[in-house]
Amino acid sequence: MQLRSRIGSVCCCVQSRPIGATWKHFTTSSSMSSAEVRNCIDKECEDFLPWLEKKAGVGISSHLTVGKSSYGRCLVASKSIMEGECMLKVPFSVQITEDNMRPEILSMLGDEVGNVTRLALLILIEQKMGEGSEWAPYIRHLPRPGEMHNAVLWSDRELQMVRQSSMFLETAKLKAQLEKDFMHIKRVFQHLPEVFEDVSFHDFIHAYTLVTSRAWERQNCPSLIPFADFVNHDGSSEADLLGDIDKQCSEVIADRDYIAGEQVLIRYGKFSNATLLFDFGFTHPNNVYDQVCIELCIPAWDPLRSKKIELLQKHCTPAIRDINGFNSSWNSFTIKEVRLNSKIGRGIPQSLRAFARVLCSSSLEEIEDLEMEATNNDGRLARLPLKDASKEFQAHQLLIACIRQHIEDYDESIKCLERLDYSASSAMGASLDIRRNMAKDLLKGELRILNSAYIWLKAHSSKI
Ligand SMILES: C[S@@+](CC[C@H](N)C(=O)[O-])C[C@H]1O[C@@H](n2cnc3c(N)ncnc32)[C@H](O)[C@@H]1O
Repeated sequence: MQLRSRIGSVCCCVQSRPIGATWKHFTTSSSMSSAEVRNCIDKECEDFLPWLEKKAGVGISSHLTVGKSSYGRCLVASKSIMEGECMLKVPFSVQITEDNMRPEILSMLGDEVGNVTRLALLILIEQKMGEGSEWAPYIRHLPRPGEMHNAVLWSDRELQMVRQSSMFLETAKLKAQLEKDFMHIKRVFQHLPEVFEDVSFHDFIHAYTLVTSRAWERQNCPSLIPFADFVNHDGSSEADLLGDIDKQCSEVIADRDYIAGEQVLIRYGKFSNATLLFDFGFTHPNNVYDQVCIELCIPAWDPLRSKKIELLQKHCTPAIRDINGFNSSWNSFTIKEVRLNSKIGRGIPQSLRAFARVLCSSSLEEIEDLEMEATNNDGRLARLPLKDASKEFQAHQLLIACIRQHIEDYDESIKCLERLDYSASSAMGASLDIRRNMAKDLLKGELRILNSAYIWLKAHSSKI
């Protein structure tokens, strides 16, 4: 996942976000209840906080302890906590960034790989050092590959389950990027066996996903925050990790009262299931932040194709990176849930409607009219309804047909997932079962958004 904004350099106390994306809201129907984790202390981690506090030379938390939950390790209230209390405070000095890497190694790496990859490499180096690493207790308690489900760890066959979603392509792109990064690192360190010898591509991807799923961004760099990174996500929580530049620490303030034994959760970000799966390796049914990305194309046989592309590229919003970190380009559009009573079709991007109008133009004159209208307005296409109502209707019909096709494809994929036959009793089967459920959450969420857009467009076009 990509780095998102976190700790600003000017503010003294600002919201931090995990690097993966920003872990935020969703309805948590599959969340376990607080009672399930009560008293479930992780004995293996008993020495973790004392080790970190000794290393930091200050207290980090007198309120929390490491527990076990169905989300993996977690933080549990070790005594009653009142809303507004500071639950943990981790000094920057015991946070792990690429600056912890030996300078000669860092300089050998150069700028060819991004900062997530650099931090992943640091994890691998520390792992190789075993008990000799100053971070050994931290490294030892990181989740193992079999416990992680980020999309990039899925096999090609598993990824086929989500081929309808734009996440499929995003994952393929990331895999290709990581292959390049891996080759670069191997080449650079071929004469330094203590750094990279025996590291497989799979080990490297595992380290990469550890960073995306548990690092926060600090001054544009990913930073692993021991102890704080045991906290799990709950979309309905108001708590977040805050970075305090003045006090040189990251802290979490309780957003409500907790009783001893309750799991403490924070909100990672307002992320769709695609982002949660991509960056963190989990999803939730009925995620209120779901969205869907669709792509439109101008057919090769269209005699006005080059004119249309020129017009769209000139007047459409440039490619952006949305809050979920995915890029959108001139012919791909992110749709959010559309409410039927919304008059202005919020959720259906204006650029998508503009694209449909351009696509429906059948003469050079029409294209010139669209261009003139954009120039006379704010430069963007299709700000006003087309004067020719039949053309406006046609553009809506085009979108309706396109979305209907997507709905049918998603329906079919979901049915296939439900029919999928495998043995959930084997280790492979258990993992596939988890991933299949994630694929279902993802596709069902995106289908819900497509249906909402379809209903809105149908209702709207009947009024044209
Ligand atoms: C920052 S770590 C939290 C600690 C982690 N549970 C561990 O065992 O170290 C983030 C990871 O925890 C898990 N996680 C956090 N919140 C979750 C949730 N609401 N549902 C499922 N898994 C969750 C996911 O595996 C995610 O990648």
